[in-house]
Amino acid sequence: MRLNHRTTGPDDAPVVLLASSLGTTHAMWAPQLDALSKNFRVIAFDHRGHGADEAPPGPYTIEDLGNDVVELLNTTGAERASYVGISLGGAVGLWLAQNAPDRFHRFALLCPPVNPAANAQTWIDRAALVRAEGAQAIVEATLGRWFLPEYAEAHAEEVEVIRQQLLSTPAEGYAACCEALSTLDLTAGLADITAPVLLVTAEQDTSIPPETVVPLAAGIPGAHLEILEDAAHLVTYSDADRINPLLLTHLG
Ligand SMILES: O=C(O)CC1=CCC(=O)O1
Repeated sequence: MRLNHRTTGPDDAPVVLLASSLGTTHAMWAPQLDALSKNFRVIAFDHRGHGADEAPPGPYTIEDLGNDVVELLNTTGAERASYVGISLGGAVGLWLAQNAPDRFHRFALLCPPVNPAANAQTWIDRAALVRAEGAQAIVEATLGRWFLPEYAEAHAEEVEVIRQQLLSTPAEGYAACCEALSTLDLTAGLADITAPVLLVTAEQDTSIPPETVVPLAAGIPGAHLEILEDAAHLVTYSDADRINPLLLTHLG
C-alpha cells in the first residue's frame, strides 16, 4: 500500500512523519509545516483509505495502518524517523512504538485513543452509518467535538477546510478505519515502549477525553505529558502556536 504524502524540508535532514486524524488528510498539518521544515525532512501522509486515492475495501486493522507507515519509511531511505500523530495517527504511533521500535527515534502523540475497543460498538455503528450515508452523516458532530465553539466562530474558514476533508474522505476508508479502532487495545504493551514519548491531551477534548490520556503518561516509561487548557481535540490545527514549540523541543 503506497500512502499519499507530501514532503517538505531539506532532503538530508532527519525525517519526521506526520500522521493525521480519522477523516482528514495530510493537509491538516499545514500549521506545522513552516516550523518543522526548517530542521526536518517532513513527510505528512494520508492513512490508507484517506485522501485522493480510492480506498481499498475494509475492514482494516492497526497492523495494516502501522505496516503502511513502515513501508513509507522504507521508501525514504532513512533507517529511522521521528513520528508525530494526532488521534487515529496517535494510535498508529502507539502501535509503531510497540511493534517497530528500531525504526523510530521519538514519538509525539496528541490526543491518542489507547483502548477504543472498550467502545467497540460505537465504532462499528459509526462504520455502518458512514457506509450507508457517507461522511455527511457524521461531519457536524465531529466538528463539534474537534473545535471549541468560540474557535469555530472566530475561524470559520479554517474549520471549513477540515469539513471539506471529512466530506471528501472515501466512505469505505473512513468506515474501515473505524473498524480498525473497534478492535484496538494498546494498553498491554505500553510498559515496553522505549522511545521518548511526548503525550498531549486537551482539557475540553470530548473525543478522546484527558482522563483516557493522562494514565498513559504513567504507563509509558519516561513519557512527558502536556495538558492544554482551553482546547478541544484537533489541537495541532486550532492551537499550533502552543503545539509547535512543544513539538520542536521534543523532536530536538
Ligand atoms: O472522531 C472522533 O471524534 C474521535 C477520533 C478517534 C480517532 C480519530 O482520529 O478521531
